[in-house]
Amino acid sequence: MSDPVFSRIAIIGVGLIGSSIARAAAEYRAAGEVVLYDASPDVRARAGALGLGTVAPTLEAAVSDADCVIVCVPVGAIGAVAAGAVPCMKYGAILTDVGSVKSEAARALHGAGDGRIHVIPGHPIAGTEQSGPEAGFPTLFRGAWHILTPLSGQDEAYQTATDQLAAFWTRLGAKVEAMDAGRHDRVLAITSHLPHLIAFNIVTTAFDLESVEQGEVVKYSAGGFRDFTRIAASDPVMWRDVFLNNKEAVLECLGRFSEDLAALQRAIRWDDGDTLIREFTRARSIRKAIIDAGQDSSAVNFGRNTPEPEEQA
Ligand SMILES: O=C(O)C(=O)C[C@]1(C(=O)O)C=C[C@@H](O)C=C1
Repeated sequence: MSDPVFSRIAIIGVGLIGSSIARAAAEYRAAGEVVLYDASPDVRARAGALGLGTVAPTLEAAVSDADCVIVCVPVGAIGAVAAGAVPCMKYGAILTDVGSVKSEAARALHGAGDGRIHVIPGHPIAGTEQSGPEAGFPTLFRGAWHILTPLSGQDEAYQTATDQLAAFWTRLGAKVEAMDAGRHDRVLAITSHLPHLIAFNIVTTAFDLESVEQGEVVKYSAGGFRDFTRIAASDPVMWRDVFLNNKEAVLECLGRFSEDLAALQRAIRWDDGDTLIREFTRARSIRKAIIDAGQDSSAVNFGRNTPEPEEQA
C-alpha cells in the first residue's frame, strides 16, 4: 500500500463529514495520524469513544503539528475557527474546509490566512441527512465529487500543496475538480441548496395543512413525500448558514423555480395536459442522464459500484 498523503491531519468539527474523513483517512491510509477537535466536550468524548483518532483538548493543540487542517464546521463558524487555528499552524501547512458554500467560506479562510500557510477551500459533494460523530462512515466520499476552489496566480509551493490536497481526497475515493468559487455557488444553489429548501418547505406545509391530520401525514406517507422528509431531517444550523451565505444565487434560482411552478399551476388549472406531459417528459430525461452519468445517490454516497480508491489511482 502507498505511503500516507499527509503524516498528520487535524479535523476540526467532528460531525458527519469530519468523522467520515477520520474513518476514511484511516481505512485508506490517507493520513499517518488523525487528530480531532470539536468545540463541544460531549462530541469530543464521543469521538474518543468511537476511536476516530487522537482527540485534542484544545484547537491549538489539534492543529499545531498538522500538515493539513480540515475545518468541518457550519459555514458561519469557519471564520472564527480559522482565526483560532492559523497562528498555531506549522509553516507551509494546508488549511482547507468542507463548506457547502465556497465564496463566503473562502473569504473567511483567506481572512484568517497569514501568508505562512496555504489556504485551499474545498467541498465534498457527499452527505446524508444524519449528523454527529456516530453518523460518519469511511465510504462516504467514494465516487463523489470533491470541488477545490484554489486561488489562481499563486507560486509553485501553493500548486504543490493543491496537488497534495487533491491526492488526499482521491485517496478517499473522491473525484477531484477545481472550480471558481462563484461558479461553484451558482451550480450548488440549484443542485443542492434549492432542493433542501423545497424539502424543508414541503414537510412543514404538510404538517400545517388544516385539511389533513398530522397523524395521517405520517401514516400514509408515500414514497415521494418520504424522500423529502429524509432531506428535511438534515442539520438546521448547517442549512441556515448555507442559505444566509449563498443568498444571491439561491434567491435567483428560487425566482426561476417560482415562475416555472406557476406555469405548472396554470396548466393544471386550465386542464392543459399537453404542457404537463411535455414538462414531465423533459424532467424524466434529466433523471435518466443523471443515472447514466453514475450520479445516483446509491452509487455515489455509499461507495457501491465504485472501485476501491487504491484501484482508481
Ligand atoms: O444526500 C444528502 O443527503 C445530501 O444532502 C448531500 C448534499 C447534497 O445536497 O447532495 C448536501 C450538502 C452537501 O454540501 C453536499 C451534498
